[in-house]
Amino acid sequence: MEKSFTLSRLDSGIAVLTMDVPGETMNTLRAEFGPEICEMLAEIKSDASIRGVVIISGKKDSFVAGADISMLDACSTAGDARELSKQGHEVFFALESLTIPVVAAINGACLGGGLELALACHQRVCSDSNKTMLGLPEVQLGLLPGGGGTQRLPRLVGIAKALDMMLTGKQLRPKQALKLGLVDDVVPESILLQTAVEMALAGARPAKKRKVSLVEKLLEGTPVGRNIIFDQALKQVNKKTQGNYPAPEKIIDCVRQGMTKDMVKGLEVEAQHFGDLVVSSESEALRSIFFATTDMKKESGAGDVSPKAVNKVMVLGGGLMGGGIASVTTTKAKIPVRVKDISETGLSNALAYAYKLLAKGVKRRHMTPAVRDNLMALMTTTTEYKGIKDADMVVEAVFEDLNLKHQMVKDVERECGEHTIFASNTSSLPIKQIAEAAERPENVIGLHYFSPVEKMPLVEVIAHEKTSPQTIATTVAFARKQGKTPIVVKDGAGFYVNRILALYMNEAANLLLEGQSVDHLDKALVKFGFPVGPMTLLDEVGIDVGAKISPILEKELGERFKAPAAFDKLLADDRKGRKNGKGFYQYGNKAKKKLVDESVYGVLGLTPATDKEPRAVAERCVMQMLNEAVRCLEEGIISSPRDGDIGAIFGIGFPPFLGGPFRYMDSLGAKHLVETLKRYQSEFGDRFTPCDRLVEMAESGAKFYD
Ligand SMILES: C[C@@H](O)CC(=O)SCCNC(=O)CCNC(=O)[C@H](O)C(C)(C)COP(=O)(O)OP(=O)(O)OC[C@H]1O[C@@H](n2cnc3c(N)ncnc32)[C@H](O)[C@@H]1OP(=O)(O)O
Repeated sequence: MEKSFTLSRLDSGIAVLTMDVPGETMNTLRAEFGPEICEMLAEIKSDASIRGVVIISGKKDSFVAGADISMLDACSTAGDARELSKQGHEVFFALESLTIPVVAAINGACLGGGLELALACHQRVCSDSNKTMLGLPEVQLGLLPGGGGTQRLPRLVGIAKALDMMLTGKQLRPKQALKLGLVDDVVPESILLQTAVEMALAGARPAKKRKVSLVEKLLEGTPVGRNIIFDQALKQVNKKTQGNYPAPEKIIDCVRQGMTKDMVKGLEVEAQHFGDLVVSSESEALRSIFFATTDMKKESGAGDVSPKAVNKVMVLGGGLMGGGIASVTTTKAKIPVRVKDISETGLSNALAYAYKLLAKGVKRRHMTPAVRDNLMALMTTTTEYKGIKDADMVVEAVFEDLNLKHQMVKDVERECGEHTIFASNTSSLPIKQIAEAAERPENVIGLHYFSPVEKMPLVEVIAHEKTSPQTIATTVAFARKQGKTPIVVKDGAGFYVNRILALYMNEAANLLLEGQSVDHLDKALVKFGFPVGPMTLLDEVGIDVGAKISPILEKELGERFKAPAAFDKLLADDRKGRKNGKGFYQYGNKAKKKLVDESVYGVLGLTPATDKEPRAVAERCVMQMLNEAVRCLEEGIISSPRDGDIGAIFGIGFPPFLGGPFRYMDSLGAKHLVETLKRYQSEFGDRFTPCDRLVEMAESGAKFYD
């Protein structure tokens, strides 16, 4: 087997241990490396001429990306995973116990087990590259740092800061890592190895005394204080996870046990919890999302067709969506954008949107003011069709008015090049209808973003029958440059995400009209695992937007999409939601707690009844979403269960710990789903009729994933 580690001796007496896993773009840690590393350590210990060790990666722009997640997938029992953790503990302890200085030279991704490897070294120096990130993201995979991170990190940077890193999985940039005391120095990549060698030669200095505030001394220096930190952390975690994610609590327990008793106990608890988490359904679901998104990055969206370059973009409409689209195009894709709006107000909104995003980056020291100004300079504005002859792509983000979009198609074909792609951000209109106005329909495509654009990772790329493969591939590549996760969906009203969301929201409205209170509905779906409840979501998106989309979906997709009468009454009372400060909730009051606007019940002629069991409330809404998701697969709106899962998770926050609607349905089983839908059908009507595909699967026992 080709070696993953090489040891080279410098004249200075420093040994450089280079990790470079053959055939991989990233170094990851595997159990099979254990004997190789121990062999290297034995060689180092037996060679008296070696005065120190530097550990460095042979990969460009990455140190070690953590344990090999595929290796974790291969664990069939908690015991298997526990043994992996214990092996890691032994190897890292042997490294840490070397009597000569060991320095980690970090450039690029240093994550998970990779950072745990670096923490077992006596000192750490990293490059100032923007590729260098340090973190323990295991919690995002439903895991915890199983290579000693729960014990070494708090002892290095303090309990509170270590918990913050491990409970959020945040990745630190070099300067942040230096300030935290995670690394001892930050240098240009060109002198990284040289600096690490000098550090090793200088001998392992005692870790720099971190600046410890009085509050930290009081809190972390006493058992009572430490318990306050742990109890507070537990409270915050439970509020955020609603008990749906086991890893955070276990992370807190590892740190508590290790800092209360000793590191040996802490490592024992870490291995135990790590093993249990690796085989948990939540972690299996979260790991599947990682692999799904990694696989998707390799897909062009149009087979072997290569994308064309997009060097200049025009955005039509400087409103909320247009401003967001223009902003991510300049700040993320770093592509020049020309924003056109009929009013200067719209143009200033787009500029302000971009500036606000960039100002945040400067405030967080992610960029310098000069970088901010250079990126701002990429955005220009106009109220005319000027300076866009060379635009490679035009993204329209105007009102959902077909005639207006037709006019824009004609304008763009007149004013731009024959190659220019016309991408519509429509949220519901079939792209085929928009393309009816085009002389070059092959250049027309849907590119549906979700609000807020800079935060929501998903975009739907919607191809109509005449859209060319090159247009698809170019649009997918453009979205990826904006930092988005694109799924290619088939043309049809509501596409995928809004289509499954609409029925979910309608069922919540039905429950409201049956007398369930607004906040009870929201709490039930948040408890189920959604980031916000349906009533809050409607207020945020806009009740008027929902009311506009519903009739389009009903006309195109059928009776089951008929929205309950609630919307009309709310709009008659000028309730649009947050946008006009009047919706299901109160706005503008200074109260910290979000309060229901009780007057909404009067508008709907309702008196809230006794609230149903939250799980039953959630099930009715979710069943609607699941059934429609299967219909979308059946009709080819989505090309795979994987895309359906990623679309629902990244587009509407479907609970990630369930793996997405299709993995969740596999866990429930088609038979159970059909029985439940039929029960609801008999009680609430034909909108719950199980789709044909589910009925077939119930009979055959088939699953969406083999
Ligand atoms: C011991 C315990 O503490 C347990 C752990 O360490 S759990 C693992 C913790 N680490 C992570 O969660 C990091 C996961 N990886 C990433 O976040 C990203 O890959 C990256 C930020 C490191 C790099 O991102 P990017 O530049 O976009 O590259 P890709 O994501 O496309 O990845 C390139 C290839 O590397 C493979 N890969 C990356 N990390 C891992 C990993 N931890 N395990 C297995 N494979 C990994 C990825 O699948 C890509 O492989 P391909 O063959 O090139 O498709």
